[in-house]
Amino acid sequence: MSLTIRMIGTGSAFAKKYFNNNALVDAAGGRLLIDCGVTAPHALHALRIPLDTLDAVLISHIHADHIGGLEELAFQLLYIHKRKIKLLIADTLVDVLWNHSLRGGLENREDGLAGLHDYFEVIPLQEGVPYSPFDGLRLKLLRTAHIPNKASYSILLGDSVFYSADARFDAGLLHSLHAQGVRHILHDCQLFSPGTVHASLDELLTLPEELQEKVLLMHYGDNMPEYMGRTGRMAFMEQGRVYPLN
Ligand SMILES: Nc1ccn([C@@H]2O[C@@H]3COP(=O)(O)O[C@H]3[C@H]2O)c(=O)n1
Ligand SMILES: [Zn+2]
Ligand SMILES: [Zn+2]
Repeated sequence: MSLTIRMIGTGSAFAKKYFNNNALVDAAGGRLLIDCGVTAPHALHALRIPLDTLDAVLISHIHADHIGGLEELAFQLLYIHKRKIKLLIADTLVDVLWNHSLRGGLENREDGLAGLHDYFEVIPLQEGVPYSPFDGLRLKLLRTAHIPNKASYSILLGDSVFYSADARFDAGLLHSLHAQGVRHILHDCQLFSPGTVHASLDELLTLPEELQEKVLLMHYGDNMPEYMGRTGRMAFMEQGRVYPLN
């Protein structure tokens, strides 16, 4: 069954040349948006992808480059497209997404709009428990380290694709994914060191070559072109390009 991923943006949180690092996953039975940052509505528009072609949106963690476009998505789905899509989100993040991020804009009790469920079909996910949002796609969340004491999740797509979202370098995890037969590792990459809250390019370059060959780099800064040819066996993902994941 065919599975593809297309980054609607490959930029870091502060990038201006690239949109936020958000991805479209297309499977036989539907289309998933992984993260919906501030720039996501603009990025989808630039690719001529209407919001109503989405079947589900998944949130990795609560940072604006990953959730900042959700208010527009919610309003457009409710008032323009008149349909709900699935919101896949770790059970630990449901309350914080509403009460600490979206409620100020989306709550309208006079119109009966009191929670995320009034805009989305909310699917709380437990870490490590597989879920299939539609035919041809099975995924699970893996809690990974990003900001100290802040819940943040990487994603396993099927058995063969690891998508870090925002995660610090974890050599042990990457070696174990490699040993398990994961074929593609899509990793955030901070071009300068120290990485602090992201994997840095220097850290990723310490991986053995056979592992680097599986790694595609994303979530990079505007000066990415200066680093072309300096990423070992790893390649930068290109914004807008469709990558087969089989
Ligand atoms: N301790 C921290 C926390 C945050 N940051 C920066 O803020 C950005 C928020 O979005 P991000 O994509 O997680 O990247 C974070 C860092 O650039 C950082 O550099 N150090
Ligand atoms: Zn980010
Ligand atoms: Zn982040």
